[in-house]
Amino acid sequence: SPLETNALLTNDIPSSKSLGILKYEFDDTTLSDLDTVRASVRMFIDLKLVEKFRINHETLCRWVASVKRNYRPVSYHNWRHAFNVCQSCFCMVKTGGLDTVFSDFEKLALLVSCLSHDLDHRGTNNAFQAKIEHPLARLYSTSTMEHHHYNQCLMLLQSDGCEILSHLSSTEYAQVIKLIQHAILSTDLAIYFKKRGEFFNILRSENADWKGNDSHRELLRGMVMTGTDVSAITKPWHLEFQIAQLVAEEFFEQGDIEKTKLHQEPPDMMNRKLKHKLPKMQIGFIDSICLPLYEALSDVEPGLQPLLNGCLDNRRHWEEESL
Ligand SMILES: CCCCn1ccc(=O)c2c(N)nc(-c3ccccc3)cc21
Repeated sequence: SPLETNALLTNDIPSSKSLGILKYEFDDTTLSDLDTVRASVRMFIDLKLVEKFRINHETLCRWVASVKRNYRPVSYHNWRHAFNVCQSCFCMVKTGGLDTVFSDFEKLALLVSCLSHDLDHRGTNNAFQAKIEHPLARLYSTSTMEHHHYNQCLMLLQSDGCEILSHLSSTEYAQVIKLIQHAILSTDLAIYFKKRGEFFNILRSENADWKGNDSHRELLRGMVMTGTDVSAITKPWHLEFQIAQLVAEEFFEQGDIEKTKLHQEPPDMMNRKLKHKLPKMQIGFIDSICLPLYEALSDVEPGLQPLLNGCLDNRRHWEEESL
């Protein structure tokens, strides 16, 4: 909105230090909505992306504000989730040490992808789109929502006054867009499960070549996207516990629709009647999805270890909750 963009432009963008965005334990609830937009702009500045790709400041502010406006007010998959995912990526790069691994193009693609990766999410998953025969499921039969999020991302990058990539050559633009498509599609957990075996094998075989091998780098970017997407599981316990309630609420709302409208029994994690099983379900999610990933990412870059430690800490807390 012009008002929001204007407010952004008149005041300076606070430093990363003052915003607290260089910390793994960052808590977005300390920031107002306007400050989350300022913090997003700050991340592009501090990764030197504004400088390297000559991104117009006003255009960047307007693009971030329009991305924020294209998230729906659902319980979990809202703007705050996208912002937190972007801050996690920024932290993994700046604090975790990945800034010596990724190129400027990759950092640009990763930040744009993190902020855009769940655009226009309705609070329901891919299986649900298929169940209700949503037009999106006909349009994209696999990774249904992720294709839609990518499409929305492209649309915003090309919207008037939001063309942050306008100073890239057409070849560079095509290159970054390809990286963005791969990064956003990688946030489908089905893709993570399909690809993670290869990633773990490269690490075990000890011939990982993150700097020279393009397919290794692509795998790593995809794994980093999943690592940022579920990074709420690594946050200090009281923050993670709060977020788990938001995730559960969104899942249970889908389950309510499946029960009342589709007359189907929802999966356990979406069944409000099984709310007491949340601790066990969280432990299952941590063991099956999160721990293997954060262990592998810690192998790639020791600076990412705090994510693994945070996740292990929360597993212990969920164990206590389940007693
Ligand atoms: C009701 C939760 C059951 C556990 N669960 C089952 C399957 C899932 O896919 C997911 C998911 N994608 N995210 C979370 C989650 C992420 C951050 C913080 C707290 C939780 C949980 C989860």
